[in-house]
Amino acid sequence: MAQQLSPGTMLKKGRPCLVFGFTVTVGMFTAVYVFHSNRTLVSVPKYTTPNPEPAPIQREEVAVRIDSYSTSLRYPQPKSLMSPRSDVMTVTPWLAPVVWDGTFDSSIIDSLYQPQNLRIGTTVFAIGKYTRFIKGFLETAEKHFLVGYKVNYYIFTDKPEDVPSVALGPQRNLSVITVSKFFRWQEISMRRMERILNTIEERLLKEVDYLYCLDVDMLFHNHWGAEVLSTLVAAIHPGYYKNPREEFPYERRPASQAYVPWDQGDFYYAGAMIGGLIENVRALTRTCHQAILIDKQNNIEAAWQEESHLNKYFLQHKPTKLLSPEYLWDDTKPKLPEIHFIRFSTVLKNYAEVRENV
Ligand SMILES: CC(=O)N[C@H]1[C@@H](OP(=O)(O)OP(=O)(O)OC[C@H]2O[C@@H](n3ccc(=O)[nH]c3=O)[C@H](O)[C@@H]2O)O[C@H](CO)[C@H](O)[C@@H]1O
Ligand SMILES: [Mn+2]
Repeated sequence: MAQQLSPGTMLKKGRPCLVFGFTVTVGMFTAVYVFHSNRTLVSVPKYTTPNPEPAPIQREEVAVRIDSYSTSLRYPQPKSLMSPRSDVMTVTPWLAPVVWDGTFDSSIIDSLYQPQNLRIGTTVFAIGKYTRFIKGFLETAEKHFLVGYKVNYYIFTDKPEDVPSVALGPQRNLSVITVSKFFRWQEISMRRMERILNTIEERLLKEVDYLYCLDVDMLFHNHWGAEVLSTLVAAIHPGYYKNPREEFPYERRPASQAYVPWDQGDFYYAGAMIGGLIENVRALTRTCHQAILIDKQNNIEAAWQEESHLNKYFLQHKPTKLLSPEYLWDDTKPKLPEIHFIRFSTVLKNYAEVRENV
């Protein structure tokens, strides 16, 4: 006859079995976990034992930063309840800053960026008669453009012998890249996307951290510094910053890859400035160049050439920083009260005289 056991006795007698079962189950789960996570049992202590000592190189870096930023730099306290500018937009709805005078402190910006020893590339095209603009561009850039930083200028030209020699500051270099001339100015301007892309892939990925692609028919007049650095940077066009989006000169024909419907658009961005981390400028130039090629196959040229494609790109890939029109002004416009400084501005030019075609 089977012995009747009280529940308490059952528990006592069954305890070794339970412990054994529990151990086996935990063991199985551990084995499955180790198998799936590709971790070996030997390496487990590595993850469980805290490591209180960071590697020496990290400690050294942190120490340098604390010494050079926290203890030596004095600047006014940022005020949580006060906006630095009340007359202009200083942040977009996707939380990208818009850089205006008064929104940044250069001493803080430089204390953050200068120790990083960044390499900044600048592409400038001077084809045909536009070589005349190189001298003024470079001479004024040496006074105002990322002064104190490592800058490489890349001058694309069909006339390398016409590139003037301009004295460059320390840590600043210039490379001349010889390219052929296209017949139409539209093609010269538009094909910059392709040439920048090719040059990024051939050499710039290795040579620079950030890239800024600028028009050459321009002069710097005031500080254009490290406050422009960010992942993907666009400049608001000086001609359209007060206009409603329906008045932006976007490409409006659906047949073009640059098409933007009337009820879309954030800002109208200028074609004369594209910037950001080299990988991001690479992605931008690749997409815009591919769109330009598709348009060519379909026999359509966007209203403002690569500037139209750029605007489509920035609509779909929002820039992480916007430069206000201070950073890209137009000499034909009077200086307006919201513009405290004109930092970089177009040179008045006789279109009929400098361009290959009208
Ligand atoms: C301030 C601004 O946003 N300007 C844009 C605007 O007109 P722009 O009148 O500023 O165009 P532009 O004549 O300056 O041409 C753009 C650039 O292409 C180069 N170039 C052009 C012609 C030539 O014969 N040789 C030569 O080297 C040069 O670097 C020049 O700066 O629209 C163009 C496209 O239609 C470009 O998007 C420009 O960036
Ligand atoms: Mn221009």
